[in-house]
Amino acid sequence: MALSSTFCPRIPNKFRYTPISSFPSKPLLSLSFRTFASLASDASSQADKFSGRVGFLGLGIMGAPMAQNLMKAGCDVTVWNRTKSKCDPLINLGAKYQSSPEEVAANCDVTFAMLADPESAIDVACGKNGAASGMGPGKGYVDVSTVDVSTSKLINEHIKATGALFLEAPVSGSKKPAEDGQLIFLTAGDKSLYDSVAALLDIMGKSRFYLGEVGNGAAMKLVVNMIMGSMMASFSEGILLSKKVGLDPNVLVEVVSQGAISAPMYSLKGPSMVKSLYPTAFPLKHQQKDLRLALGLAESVSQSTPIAAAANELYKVAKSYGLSDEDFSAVIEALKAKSQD
Ligand SMILES: NC(=O)C1=CN([C@@H]2O[C@H](COP(=O)(O)OP(=O)(O)OC[C@H]3O[C@@H](n4cnc5c(N)ncnc54)[C@H](OP(=O)(O)O)[C@@H]3O)[C@@H](O)[C@H]2O)C=CC1
Ligand SMILES: O=CC(=O)O
Repeated sequence: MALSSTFCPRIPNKFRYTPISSFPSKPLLSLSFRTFASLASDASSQADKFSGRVGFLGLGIMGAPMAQNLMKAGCDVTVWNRTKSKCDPLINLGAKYQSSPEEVAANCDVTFAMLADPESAIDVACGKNGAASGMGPGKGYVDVSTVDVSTSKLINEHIKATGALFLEAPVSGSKKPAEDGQLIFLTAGDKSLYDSVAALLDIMGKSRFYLGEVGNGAAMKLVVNMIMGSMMASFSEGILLSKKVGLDPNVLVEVVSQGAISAPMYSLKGPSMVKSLYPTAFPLKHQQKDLRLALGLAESVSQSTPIAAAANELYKVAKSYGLSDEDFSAVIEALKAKSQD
């Protein structure tokens, strides 16, 4: 799979003035001009660049703040969620509501979907009263869920068969980056749709990559999350080992944060892991799903991934202990239980 990528770095909102495409011509002038501008007016100026109606399907941990950021930026947003009550906070903020993905798609120019897994992404896009039934020429569907390559291609086929355009755009970044509009979009599919929704991606994210043909965005996201899942499993082993040999795991977290293996994830999650607290930002069940899908991707090209395979087993054990809806850092609990065997 050849990845031809275009990386469009996001200029921090407070410095944003010109569109990304024309920014390089006079960066210093733009920078100084925008220094004192408010975040709110920056976001609105982004929304002005997309004047159509925006649909949003799936208002979980990620979807709700993403849709809310679009609304804050002045977009005309219509929402749907399987559990209707999750739409209420957004409706109270002024979002429109439709009672099926089909109706959202029929009433919007572009529809985003942020769903749990391949099954739900397919069902919402292609099932009965699914978004595809409401799509047609001139519309666009942007799936930001984390799914596998074949799921994304299947959804692409259904959407394209209606004459509409399709973009896969899974995100890297968790609950807080979603709330702060700091996500990283890994997009692939119709370039013209990518260009049309760029302003919307910039409201929700800090950077966006265009990776070419459908499947490349899904594959990139799975590789990234395969690394992340293995890192968290390894970090968990380190915390437990440090404790067992009489070290203070808080000091370990501090040492790690100052060296070459430092990672925001360790600094953010380490202190609560030491206290056995796992406030959910990225549900453990989704991390295990991503490892499972990444292993499938590796299998499809006969790539050996023994570290990820071992990590996946650990997340499966954690799920069997009822930790599916905890944060994925709760994988450490599976190791604690194992060391008591
Ligand atoms: N949380 C995170 O840090 C990140 C998550 N992701 C990915 O984003 C996606 C969403 O994650 P997140 O928001 O955390 O997950 P949540 O579990 O909070 O939300 C899942 C969403 O999918 C909906 N859903 C689940 N099953 C179905 C179904 N059968 N039919 C219709 N809708 C369904 C849920 O609806 P309902 O409310 O009715 O259950 C909910 O809206 C996942 O693919 C995840 O891997 C990507 C980056 C970061
Ligand atoms: O998919 C999870 C993330 O943090 O990115």
